[in-house]
Amino acid sequence: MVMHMSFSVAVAGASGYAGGETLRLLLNHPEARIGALTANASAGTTLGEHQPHLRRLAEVRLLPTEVEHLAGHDVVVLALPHGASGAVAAALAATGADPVVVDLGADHRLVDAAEWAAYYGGEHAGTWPYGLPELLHPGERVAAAQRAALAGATRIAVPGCNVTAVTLGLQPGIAAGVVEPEDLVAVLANGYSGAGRSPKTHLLASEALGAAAPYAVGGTHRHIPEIAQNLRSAGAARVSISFTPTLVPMSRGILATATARLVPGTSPAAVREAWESAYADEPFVHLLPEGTWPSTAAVAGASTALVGVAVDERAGRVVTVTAIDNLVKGTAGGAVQSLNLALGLPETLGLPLEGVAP
Ligand SMILES: NC(=O)C1=CN([C@@H]2O[C@H](COP(=O)(O)OP(=O)(O)OC[C@H]3O[C@@H](n4cnc5c(N)ncnc54)[C@H](OP(=O)(O)O)[C@@H]3O)[C@@H](O)[C@H]2O)C=CC1
Ligand SMILES: CC(=O)N[C@@H](CCC(=O)OP(=O)(O)O)C(=O)O
Repeated sequence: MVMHMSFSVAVAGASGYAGGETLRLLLNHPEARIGALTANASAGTTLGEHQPHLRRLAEVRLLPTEVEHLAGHDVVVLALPHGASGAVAAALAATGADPVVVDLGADHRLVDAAEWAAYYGGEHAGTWPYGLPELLHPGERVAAAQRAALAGATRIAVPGCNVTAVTLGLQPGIAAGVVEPEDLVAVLANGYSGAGRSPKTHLLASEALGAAAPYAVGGTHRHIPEIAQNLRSAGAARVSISFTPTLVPMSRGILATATARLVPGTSPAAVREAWESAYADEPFVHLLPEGTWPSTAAVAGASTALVGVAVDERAGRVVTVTAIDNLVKGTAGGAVQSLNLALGLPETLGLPLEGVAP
């Protein structure tokens, strides 16, 4: 546990999208001192070759992702592919070094090892405090317990970006008991950067530009158990959700449209009140005025989530639309927000509330 305000931080996976965005935020964090930066095949090259927008770190040489380079910092951020961070965290712990470890990957998010095996395969690395401060717990209408769980934490599992968007959209209605937690439907528009920067054939510019195409259709996406886990935390006994992401030609952003059956007899005013009370005091999550809807353009570069909600009375469903920047509130911003809580710093320190436009 870091007892002083200023902290040194190493970033593993610094050449990737999530690592790069974390560094952009840490460069503007008044208490962060950036230390070792590591990568895999890119080790030996400079950060500037991968992240030309991070001018102050352009000459820093990337080290291999080995514990000897990560130990000795107050904080270690792991921005590595699934399955890699569990092993690095375990090796780091085995050295006796005890930094605050923030995992941007999935390895430590799920509580149920059987769900890890079913959706990711291989051995489950364990469960860490979950880095979504706004997550509601049973009986809560305003998030407090998750912040308490993160205060002083030395391990943080940062949520998946799609999970953040869908959870923030739906959880107020579940916590307030105004929507049914079964028969949920979520359809998302996702920017390319969510897939990381390693080459992928479905992201060839010649084929992806100008196209919208679904992926992980039919209940196969690995974020489904994580969404269900969060909505159970918000008070649902049993969750069922149909989840379909769609790749659209934008580099950043998620627009998540999530709908739920209205509990019969619930008034539109009671629905509105559930979302209003959940997010009235949240610094990063904003409920939009009735009849207005978010756009990914309004959150690009910001650590904010914009949420719209309406009742479709003919369909008997509540419709929510949530916009986030997958790399900011969906990853690096959520990580720094949770890290601030863990270190006892103001939750919003160093985080962008305003984005870039157009
Ligand atoms: N992109 C996003 O919007 C989000 C990403 N995340 C998570 O963040 C993590 C990183 O994703 P992202 O940045 O998109 O991916 P990228 O492919 O852009 O970056 C991956 C990084 O990990 C390094 N790396 C690859 N393989 C290994 C390995 N075996 N051991 C050590 N380092 C390795 C790469 O280094 P090198 O350059 O040397 O190959 C690179 O620095 C993932 O777990 C992802 O799920 C979470 C939420 C959203
Ligand atoms: C466009 C795209 O492929 N997006 C990714 C985002 C995943 C992500 O970043 O979250 P994890 O940390 O769980 O991998 C996807 O939907 O799988």
